[in-house]
Amino acid sequence: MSRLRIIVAGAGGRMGLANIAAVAAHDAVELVGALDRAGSAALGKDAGVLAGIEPLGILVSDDAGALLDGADAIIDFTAPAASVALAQLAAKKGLVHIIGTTGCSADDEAAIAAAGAAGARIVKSGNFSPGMVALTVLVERAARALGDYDVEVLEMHHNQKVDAPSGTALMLGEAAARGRNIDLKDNSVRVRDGHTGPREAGTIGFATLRGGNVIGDHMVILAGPSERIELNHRAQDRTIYANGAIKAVRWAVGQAPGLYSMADVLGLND
Ligand SMILES: NC(=O)C1=CN([C@@H]2O[C@H](COP(=O)(O)OP(=O)(O)OC[C@H]3O[C@@H](n4cnc5c(N)ncnc54)[C@H](OP(=O)(O)O)[C@@H]3O)[C@@H](O)[C@H]2O)C=CC1
Ligand SMILES: O=C(O)C1=N[C@H](C(=O)O)C[C@H](O)C1
Repeated sequence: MSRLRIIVAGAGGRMGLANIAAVAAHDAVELVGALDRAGSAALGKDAGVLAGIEPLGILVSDDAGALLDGADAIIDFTAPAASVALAQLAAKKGLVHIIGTTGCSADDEAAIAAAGAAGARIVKSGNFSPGMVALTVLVERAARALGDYDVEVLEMHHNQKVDAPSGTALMLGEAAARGRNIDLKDNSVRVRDGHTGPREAGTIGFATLRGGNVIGDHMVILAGPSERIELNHRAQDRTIYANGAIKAVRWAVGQAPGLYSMADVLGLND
C-alpha cells in the first residue's frame, strides 16, 4: 500500500519539529510538504535539517494551496486563525486535517465543525497522547463515583505557552463535567484572586502554572472530607503527541467527512 502523504503545518514550531521527525521515522506515512506562516524564519529551510534529522529535500513554504494538492493529510499544531484557514482548505480538497491547536474560540470551533460538514476529515484534540485520552475516561468515572467531591484541574507548561487553561485541562474539565451531568461552561472557575469566599459546591476549578521548559503536566484532584485523589499525567517528550497525530491520520483516511475526537480514533466511543 502506498504511504499516506502528509503536510506538516507550523513546521518551525516546537510541535512542527516533532511532527516532521515523527513522520520521517514512520513507515506508513511520508512527508511531502512543510508549511509555516508568511514571514516565518523557517521559510526556505530544509524541514529535516530544522527538525535535527537528515535533510529531507522538503523546503518550508507558506503556499498552503499549492502544497495541499499533492497531499492526503495535514498535521496542524499552529494557532487558531491558521487552523481555521487550513480546515477550510481541507474541506475544499477533501483532506484529512489533524488539529492539535488549542486556545480556539467558540467561533473558531464552529468554523472547524463547518469545515468537517463541508468535506474535511478532521480529528481535533487538545491532547494527542493516548495516555491522556485514557485519563479522561478515568476522570469521568471518578467524578461520577465521587459526586460530592471537589474537582480541581491543575496544569503546568513551558514559559512560551500562550493560552490558558491548556486545551488538555479543558478536556479533563469536560470529562469531569460529563461524569456529573453538568455543563462545564456554567460550572467552571477559571481563576481565583482576592476575597473569593468559600468554594462553591459542584464547581470545577482550574489552576495554571507556567515556567521553564515543562512539556505538559496535568493533575485532576478530587478532594473529599478526609481524603484526596490525584490523577496525574506528565508528558516527557513531544513525540507522544506527534505519534498520536499520525495514528489519527491513519484512522481518519477511512472515515466519512466530519469532525472527530481522539476518543473516536482510539475506539472509546464505540
Ligand atoms: N493537542 C496536542 O496534543 C498538543 C497541542 N499543542 C498546541 O499546538 C499549538 C502549537 O504549539 P507549539 O508548537 O508549542 O507552538 P509554537 O509557537 O512553537 O509553534 C507554532 C507554529 O505555528 C506557526 N504559526 C503561528 N501562527 C500561524 C499562522 N497564522 N499561520 C501559519 N502558521 C502559524 C508558528 O510560526 P512562527 O513561529 O513563525 O510564528 C510556529 O511555527 C499550540 O496551540 C499548543 O497548545 C502543543 C502540543 C501538543
Ligand atoms: O502548548 C503546549 O505545549 C501543549 N499544549 C496542549 C494543551 O494546551 O493542552 C497539549 C500539551 O499539554 C502541550
